[in-house]
Amino acid sequence: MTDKLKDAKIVFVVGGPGSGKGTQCEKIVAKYGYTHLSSGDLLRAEVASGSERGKQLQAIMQKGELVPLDTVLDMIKEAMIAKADVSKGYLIDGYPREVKQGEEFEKKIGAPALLLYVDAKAETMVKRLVKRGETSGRADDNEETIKKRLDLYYKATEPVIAYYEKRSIVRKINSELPVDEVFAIVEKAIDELK
Ligand SMILES: Nc1ncnc2c1ncn2[C@@H]1O[C@H](COP(=O)(O)OP(=O)(O)O)[C@@H](O)[C@H]1O
Ligand SMILES: Nc1ncnc2c1ncn2[C@H]1C[C@H](O)[C@@H](COP(=O)(O)OP(=O)(O)O)O1
Ligand SMILES: [Mg+2]
Repeated sequence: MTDKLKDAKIVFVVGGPGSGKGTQCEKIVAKYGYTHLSSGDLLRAEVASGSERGKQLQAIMQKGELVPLDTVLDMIKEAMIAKADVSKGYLIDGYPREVKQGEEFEKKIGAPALLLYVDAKAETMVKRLVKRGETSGRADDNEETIKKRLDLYYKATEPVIAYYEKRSIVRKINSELPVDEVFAIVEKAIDELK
């Protein structure tokens, strides 16, 4: 474990593609001043840099698949350390995508205090992503890739929730509601942490 992060307050934000993780994280940042680290955003920044590694990542993400665990974990850890002196807490958005990612995170960084499970129906997620795709410019917001991302979510990521439920740190958030009503539920979960 990294010494600098040993007392860090860590919140995992887990949910399907388009469930509303990023939307809620933005609101948490505004109210609580947490550091928001989206694994997808970190990866897209690497792609945008035009590096050789970025090119390889882009090919994987375009197919809706998961990039290698070490790549994403190293990026998250680096970004966490960069904020360690000022951070009030960390929102780890889009990670863990599979149980193994959670285990490795805990070995290399630390344990989460809370897992926000942002829950929406598949039908809702598809609708939101198709809409987001009109403006996002994201290579993976198209119907074919959306379907693959959803399948992978149910297969690989849902087991993550069951894994942490055993530790009683999961709070399920109904993300079918309007954004502010969703946030009211999120606030309660965060307030309990203090
Ligand atoms: N509670 C909500 N009600 C309606 N639309 C929402 C809600 N939450 C998010 N959205 C919309 O759904 C899309 C996906 O949200 P986003 O936060 O990017 O999801 P994720 O980060 O989980 O992929 C966005 O266009 C967002 O505006
Ligand atoms: N923890 C992780 N492990 C492996 N690949 C990841 C990852 N987080 C993101 N990716 C890759 C694969 C995803 O299809 C792509 C986009 O991720 P994202 O921005 O978190 O999507 P979304 O918020 O819509 O679920 O980036
Ligand atoms: Mg997101």
